[in-house]
Amino acid sequence: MLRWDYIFTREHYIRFRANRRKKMSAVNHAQIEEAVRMILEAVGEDPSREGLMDTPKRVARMYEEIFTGINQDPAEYFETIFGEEHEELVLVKDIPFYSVCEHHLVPFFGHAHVAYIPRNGRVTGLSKLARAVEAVAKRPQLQERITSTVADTIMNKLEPHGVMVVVEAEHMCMTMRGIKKPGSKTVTSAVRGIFREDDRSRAEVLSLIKN
Ligand SMILES: Nc1nc2c(ncn2[C@@H]2O[C@H](COP(=O)(O)OP(=O)(O)OP(=O)(O)O)[C@@H](O)[C@H]2O)c(=O)[nH]1
Ligand SMILES: [Zn+2]
Repeated sequence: MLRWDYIFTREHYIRFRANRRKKMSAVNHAQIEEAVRMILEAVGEDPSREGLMDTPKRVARMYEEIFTGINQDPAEYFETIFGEEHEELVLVKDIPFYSVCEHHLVPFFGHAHVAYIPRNGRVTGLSKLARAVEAVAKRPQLQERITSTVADTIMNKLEPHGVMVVVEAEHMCMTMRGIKKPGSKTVTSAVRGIFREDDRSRAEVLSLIKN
């Protein structure tokens, strides 16, 4: 009896959360569904054929998921600060991310490496560096903007000695279409504070990223 109560309670809770998400959703599902139907028609497809019937709904759900960052401010992740007197390098490397190129609306994806040197005990949780990357990546984007937004957010919120962000990514708009150069990688970096002046600190980060 207790077990059934538990299952029903849990199902209720899951449904409640799904409904709340739908209400809070910034994405207009009906509009996306209509647009996808129009695109399918425009490319000469039949949106009512069985395989495509549910596609507009799926695409709307997908956009909601991959564009959650549009309504997120990465600065929010840096409200909690640990008073830890560590004024040495912190690097979280190989943070995988997926984004969407704002020119063609196709994916670009790769890894971000985020380094900073805390000041005045303003140390953040490591996961927050990855959360900031995630929030900034999940929008129609440019790789350069992801790189500089993450760096500037950390610089503003943590006021560290310096920040260095390196992003490596493969752009599907350069591999599956257009110039068609599969395997080509774009590397961008944003360097702030002490990393700008100090070649050795910059070199240390680059060598730690490589190894
Ligand atoms: N700087 C930058 N450019 C990007 C990014 N993602 C895609 N692009 C580029 O955006 C450019 C858009 O160029 P356009 O000439 O307007 O569009 P296009 O005719 O589709 O360009 P091609 O890709 O060269 O066929 C292309 O050169 C893409 O490679 C990015 O994150 N940063
Ligand atoms: Zn593109």
